[in-house]
Amino acid sequence: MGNRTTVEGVEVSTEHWIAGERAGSADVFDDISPIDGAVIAQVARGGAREVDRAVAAARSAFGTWGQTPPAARARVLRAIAAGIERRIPELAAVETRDAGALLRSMQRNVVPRAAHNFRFFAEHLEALGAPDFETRGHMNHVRWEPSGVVALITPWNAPLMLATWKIAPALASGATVVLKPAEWSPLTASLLADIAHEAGLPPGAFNVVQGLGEEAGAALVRHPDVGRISFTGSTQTARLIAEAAARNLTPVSFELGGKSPLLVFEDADLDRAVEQAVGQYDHAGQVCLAATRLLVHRDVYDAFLPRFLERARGLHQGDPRDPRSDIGPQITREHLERVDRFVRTAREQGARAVLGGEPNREAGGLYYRPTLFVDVPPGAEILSEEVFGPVLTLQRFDDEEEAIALANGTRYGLSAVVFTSNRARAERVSARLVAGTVWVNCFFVRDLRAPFGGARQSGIGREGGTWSFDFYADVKNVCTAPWS
Ligand SMILES: NC(=O)C1=CN([C@@H]2O[C@H](COP(=O)(O)OP(=O)(O)OC[C@H]3O[C@@H](n4cnc5c(N)ncnc54)[C@H](O)[C@@H]3O)[C@@H](O)[C@H]2O)C=CC1
Ligand SMILES: O=C(O)/C=C/C=C(\O)C(=O)O
Repeated sequence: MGNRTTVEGVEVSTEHWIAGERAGSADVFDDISPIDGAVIAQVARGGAREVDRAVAAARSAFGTWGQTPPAARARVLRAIAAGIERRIPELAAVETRDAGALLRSMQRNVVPRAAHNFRFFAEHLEALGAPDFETRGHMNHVRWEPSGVVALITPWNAPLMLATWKIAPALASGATVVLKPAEWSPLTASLLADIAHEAGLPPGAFNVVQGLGEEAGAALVRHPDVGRISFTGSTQTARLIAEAAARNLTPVSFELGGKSPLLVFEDADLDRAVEQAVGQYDHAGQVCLAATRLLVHRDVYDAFLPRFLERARGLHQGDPRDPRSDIGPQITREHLERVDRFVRTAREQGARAVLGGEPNREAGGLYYRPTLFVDVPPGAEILSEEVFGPVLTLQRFDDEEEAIALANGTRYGLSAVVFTSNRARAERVSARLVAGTVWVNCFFVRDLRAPFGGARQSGIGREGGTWSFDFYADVKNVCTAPWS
């Protein structure tokens, strides 16, 4: 396949992007499409050598990018947004082939959101500021100074969107970037490098080192010249990164896994609740925010379940490029087997699958049927461990206290969803839920000014709006005595 490959008619470099140039490695790894198991690319397999070069390039570029005035940085970010928008069809097609997300959702929502990430942080940069405040005649003025080189490590499930969610604020803050994309879906990062280059981002301000987590990823997070690490991925990997970061005291921002609850109270609009509950199967459950524990009040449980099943049985599973498909494949065979292990254990522990519960062989090799478990015994693994597949559980509750106790009963705290028509209850319950984000009578409504992240083992820190600048920049207070 050489150092370029053609995916869905789009030419993509399979090399790293370092100092504004393509660079190969002696080794490669296979990039396999979840749609049909085909090897679609052989991608450069970087390690410490490539990471050293990329970090050195980013350090050198920081000299100019960090000094570039905010308005000029914002101009480049907007040009990147425009470049992404011009290439929506190509980016969507490549990412669908690479990561298995629905093509229509990539075209309509996900790739446009990647562009929005750049445009939003350009705007936020220009508006960034805090009111000055006085201390005994002294004036305090807060500044966000460019901090240096940031390392970004991103997962496979929404590669372009989650990478740009970090790259945009990092660049906006004046930092320079080394990105290590996930090895299971590495291709759109390469296209993004082309777009950023065409948009006028100086060489070295954005670098991509391809490779495996335990090689390139590990080398990057232990690098002494990295000033920030932002990671989205599993809680397990976060522990390894935290250990490496501790050696250099590098600040980290972690967006991790979840096992979020969706609460349906007896006064909820059931149609709306059912629709959003079935929506948790989107992207075949490979969404960190997915509210995979459905908690339904006893009085509406018997009405909820048949409606849920009817809607869920109507979902069409198949090739994510087919406009009829609602649910695509799992990312890899290894991941599908992991999902299936969770399902088998749930059965062994006494849970009853009333939907799915097995791979969908008719759809293809890596497709897993949307699954719902009921009668799950307390303490069953399926109630506490993140599956990251299309597997939901349904539990009854009697009252608010029990709903909150069940909702908060995991080591995670990423998000929570509440359906009720009672505003006072919505406020009461939202206040007591342990979650970085609570959605009331809705799901996945995102405003990029909002803080985003998780409580407990779902993360460390928050990104979004000013929170992103607080992390990527060096925040400084200048306190000036009264001028005589
Ligand atoms: N909170 C959030 O916003 C999100 C969280 N996630 C979480 O991510 C997980 C799924 O993503 P995966 O890619 O499987 O996670 P993962 O933790 O296996 O991998 C994520 C990234 O870390 C890299 N990596 C692996 N080992 C590393 C090491 N020792 N040092 C440095 N980097 C290393 C991988 O190459 C990849 O780029 C799920 O748990 C999910 O909940 C996913 C999306 C969003
Ligand atoms: O909206 C965000 O910033 C993050 C969304 C996370 C996902 O889409 C995901 O984990 O799939």
